[in-house]
Amino acid sequence: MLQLPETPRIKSLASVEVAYESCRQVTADFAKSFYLSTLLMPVEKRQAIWAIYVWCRRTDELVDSEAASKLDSITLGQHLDAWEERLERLFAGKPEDDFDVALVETIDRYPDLDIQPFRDMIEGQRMDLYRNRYETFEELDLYCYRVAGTVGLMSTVIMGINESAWDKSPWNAGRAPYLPIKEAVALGVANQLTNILRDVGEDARRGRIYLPLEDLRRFNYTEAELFQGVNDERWKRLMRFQIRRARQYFVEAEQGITFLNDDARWPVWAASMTYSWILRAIERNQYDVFNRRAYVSTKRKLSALPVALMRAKVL
Ligand SMILES: CC(C)=CCC/C(C)=C/CC/C(C)=C/CC/C(C)=C/[C@@H]1[C@@H](COP(=O)(O)OP(=O)(O)O)[C@]1(C)CC/C=C(\C)CC/C=C(\C)CCC=C(C)C
Ligand SMILES: Nc1ncnc2c1ncn2[C@@H]1O[C@H](COP(=O)(O)OP(=O)(O)OP(=O)(O)O)[C@@H](O)[C@H]1O
Ligand SMILES: [Mn+2]
Repeated sequence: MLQLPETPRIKSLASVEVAYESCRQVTADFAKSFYLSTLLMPVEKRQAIWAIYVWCRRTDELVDSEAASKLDSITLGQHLDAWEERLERLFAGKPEDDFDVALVETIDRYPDLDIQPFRDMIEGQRMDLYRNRYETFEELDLYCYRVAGTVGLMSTVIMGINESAWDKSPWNAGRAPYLPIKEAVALGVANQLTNILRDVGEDARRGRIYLPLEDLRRFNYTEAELFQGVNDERWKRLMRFQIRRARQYFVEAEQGITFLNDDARWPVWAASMTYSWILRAIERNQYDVFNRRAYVSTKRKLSALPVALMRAKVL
């Protein structure tokens, strides 16, 4: 059979194995908790999550990095447009660098992976270019879906569903199993809301307020006070309200974990528990998100693992 010569560009790309290894490396360096969670998954799923992680991280860095901070929003918008065109080529099976090789292989392995959440995430990054305030929670919720709920949608396709648990439940009789989409989005939104609460001070220093302005007004707290870092009783009340709302999303998300495949429930429980503990850290810091960064130590993150395993088996 006639063998077509490979084009030089394809030839210079990494093998799939090397490509996944590069994604693993980036994930391990950038996101310790995610990385830890992925180690609890079978190798195929773990590799796919690394490839997706790298794509998401790169998308985020197009607008949120040292290099991006030196560019104007028109240029950044053009970068996002080019990135979106490249995304279309990835879904058409055409990688352009080594990280792409891993994602193209993942898209190939998981045909249910849909391009739309990837597009939506780019749209979320676009929002950061043209707005630095959110009037209502509804507007913030849309932002959170785009930059984080989308990650839930992408990863749920990789993790897959637990069909035997589905079939055993009398409630599901006669219904084809479906992915717990709403809950997956909820975990992304919960994480993003938590992230926003943790980073209030950092964002304020960049002139950004993600907390809905309607909430500030409701608690009689002003933008100027937020920029000054006023941590009084009004602020504490406002923060208690925000924390309660974020926790509702964690609770909603956790109801979907039972429907995930056996080999993915443990990591997702671990992820959900440890990330939600950042909210506790904020409370322990007396809601001072202006000068102190709330965090969960590695030791505490590790302590979640046996509890998460038990929940994965029992719930
Ligand atoms: C455990 C698991 C399977 C994780 C998925 C890992 C993955 C692909 C993560 C991508 C994260 C990423 C780089 C997104 C880009 C946009 C962004 C920065 C979003 C925020 C992440 C935190 O990043 P970080 O704090 O490092 O950012 P800065 O340092 O502030 O720049 C987000 C908060 C989004 C995180 C969202 C998720 C991990 C979604 C979780 C949902 C699931 C795993 C679905 C579970 C399924 C059910 C049914 C509950
Ligand atoms: N257990 C988790 N479950 C779900 N998402 C998580 C979890 N841990 C971290 N994340 C998300 O992944 C991001 C990167 O994780 P990482 O381990 O880097 O923690 P971090 O809180 O961002 O701290 P740092 O950036 O200082 O390492 C987090 O900010 C968070 O949005
Ligand atoms: Mn981080």
